[in-house]
Amino acid sequence: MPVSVPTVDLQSHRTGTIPSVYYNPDFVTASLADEIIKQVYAVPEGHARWTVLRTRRLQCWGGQLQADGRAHDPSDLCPWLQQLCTLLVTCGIFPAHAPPNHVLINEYQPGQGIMPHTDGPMYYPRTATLSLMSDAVFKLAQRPRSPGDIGSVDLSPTEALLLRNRSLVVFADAAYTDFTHGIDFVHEEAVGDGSGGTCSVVNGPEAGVAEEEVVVERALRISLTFRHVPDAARTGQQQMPAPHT
Ligand SMILES: O=C(O)CCC(=O)C(=O)O
Ligand SMILES: [Fe+2]
Repeated sequence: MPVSVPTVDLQSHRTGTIPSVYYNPDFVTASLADEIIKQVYAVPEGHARWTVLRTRRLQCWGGQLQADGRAHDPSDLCPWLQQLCTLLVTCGIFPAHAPPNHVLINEYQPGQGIMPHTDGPMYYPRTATLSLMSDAVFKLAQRPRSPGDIGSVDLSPTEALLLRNRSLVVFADAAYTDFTHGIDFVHEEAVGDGSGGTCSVVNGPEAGVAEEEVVVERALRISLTFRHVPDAARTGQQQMPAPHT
């Protein structure tokens, strides 16, 4: 798969007020997107690489992270995904000392989503997610630090971003550790100025949302989530985060 993208000046893609959240529209060309989609669906339905959950299905590449903190096959990345991981370093999204080496490919039917969660301490605190085939609203909320926070801290979504087809969202550092992220389980969502039940997004101009309200209809969506598992996690020195649905 011939892959290349220009160097990305991540700072120029900062969005919203939460530090270390970046949105890059049109990160991949339509033809590279088509190629990636073809590769994802080259894994047939029913193949062991697909894990079917109640709320979505997913492919895990780079080793199934075990409850005791080990990834049993850290070199388990197919060549085309390895190429994309390398590209995320060469274009400046990941540092060379922490290259992506673990990829989750999620597939959502319209109406499906992912509950608010953090990606957990197993990974270097940086996640890059490529959205394909459908737009979706991605919501970040303050993470409860202790059970006592529940009820006393405002955990309602702090910021929302519209993730367009072919865009890349990156969140790192405090945005990774101190905020949850999730996608609502809906068939459509109204993006606007926050009034009349619309959801206001922080990346409206970059995502091509003008002043007027836009109704985002969910189609079948896949996302590729790239992360780095440090060596310590592979040797079992850290705990697996609670699984999320
Ligand atoms: O599909 C997405 O954009 C989010 C996926 C995600 O948060 C995850 O796999 O941890
Ligand atoms: Fe996540």
